[in-house]
Amino acid sequence: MINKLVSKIQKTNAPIVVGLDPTLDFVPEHIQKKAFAEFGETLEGAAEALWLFNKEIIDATYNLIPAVKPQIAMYETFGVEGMQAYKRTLDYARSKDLVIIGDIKRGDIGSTSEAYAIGHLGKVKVGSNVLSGFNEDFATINPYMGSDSVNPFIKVCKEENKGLFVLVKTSNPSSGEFQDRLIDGRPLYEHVGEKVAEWGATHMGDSYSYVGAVVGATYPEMGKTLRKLMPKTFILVPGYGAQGGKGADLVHYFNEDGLGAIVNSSRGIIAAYKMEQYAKFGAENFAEASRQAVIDMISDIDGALKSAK
Ligand SMILES: O=c1ccn([C@@H]2O[C@H](COP(=O)(O)O)[C@@H](O)[C@H]2O)c(=O)[nH]1
Repeated sequence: MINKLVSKIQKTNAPIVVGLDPTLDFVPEHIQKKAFAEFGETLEGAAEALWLFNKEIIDATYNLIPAVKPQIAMYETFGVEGMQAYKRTLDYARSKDLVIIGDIKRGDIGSTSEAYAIGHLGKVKVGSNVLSGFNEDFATINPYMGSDSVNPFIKVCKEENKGLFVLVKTSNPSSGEFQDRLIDGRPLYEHVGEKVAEWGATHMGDSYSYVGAVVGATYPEMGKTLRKLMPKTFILVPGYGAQGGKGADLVHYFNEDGLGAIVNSSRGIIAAYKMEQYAKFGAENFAEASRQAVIDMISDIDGALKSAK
C-alpha cells in the first residue's frame, strides 16, 4: 500500500489527503432536507446526510488527489447508523481508486490491539468464510501504550500489505504537555520517532516503510528534526488550514526526492464553501468549492517546495 500511495502522489503531483470529517453543521440544508425527507430527523437521516455530503466531495475531488482520510469519530457520533455511513464512504472511495487512511487512533493491550487491527486492516474467519471488516489501507494508531500494543498492527499489516501512521508529535496545542517531556535529555516524541523508524525497518516498501508517522503541521521545527530522524518513514501531516499550518511551514517534512510526506486538510476542504474565500460557490455548489480548495492547497504546497529548492 505504501508503494501505491507513493505512486499516486507522483501521478497526481499532490502530496495531499482530503480529510472526510463531516458534521451535520457542514452539510448544506438542501442535502439535510433530502436525507430527512427519506429517513426523518433520526440517526439514520443524519447518517444519510453525511454519506450524501461525502459522496459529492469525493466525486468533485477524486481525480486530483491520491487519498482520503475519514475521521471515524465523526461517524461514531451517530452510532451504528453513522458507522454504516463510514463504511459506505470507505467503499465509495475505494471504487474511485483512492488510498484510504482510516483515522481511528487505536492502541490497547496486545489482544485488544489485535482485534482492532483485524477489524480495520485484516480479515476475520467466520465459519468457512474469510471476511474483511472495514478494510482501510492505512490506520492511525496511538503507540503510547508501548510495543506490545503496536506489534499486532504491524503483524496484520505484513499479512495484508497494509500500512500505519503512528502518532509521534501531534498538532494540537497541548501536545507538548507529555510529548515534549525530556527523557535522557531528549523529548519523548524523538524517542517515539526513533521507535517508529525501527518498527518501519521490519516492513519496507520500495523506498518508504509501511509504518509511517503522524507529525503535526503546527510544529515545523520538530517536523524538521523528525524528518532527519526517520528518513524512510512517510509522514502524515495534519494541522494544515483550519489549525493554521501553511505550505511554507511544511517544506522540511519532505525529503530531497520531493516525497516522504502527505498533508491532510479536513475542515479547510470539506467546509470550504463556508469560508469567505469560497463563498461565491454557495451552499448548492459546496463540492465545487471543495475542489477549488484542493487546487489551492496543491498549489500552496507545490509553490513552497519549489521556492525552497
Ligand atoms: O496530530 C493530529 C492527529 C490527527 N489529527 C486529525 O486530523 C484532522 C484535522 O482536521 P482539520 O479540520 O484539518 O483541522 C482531524 O481528523 C484530526 O482528528 C490532527 O488534527 N492532529
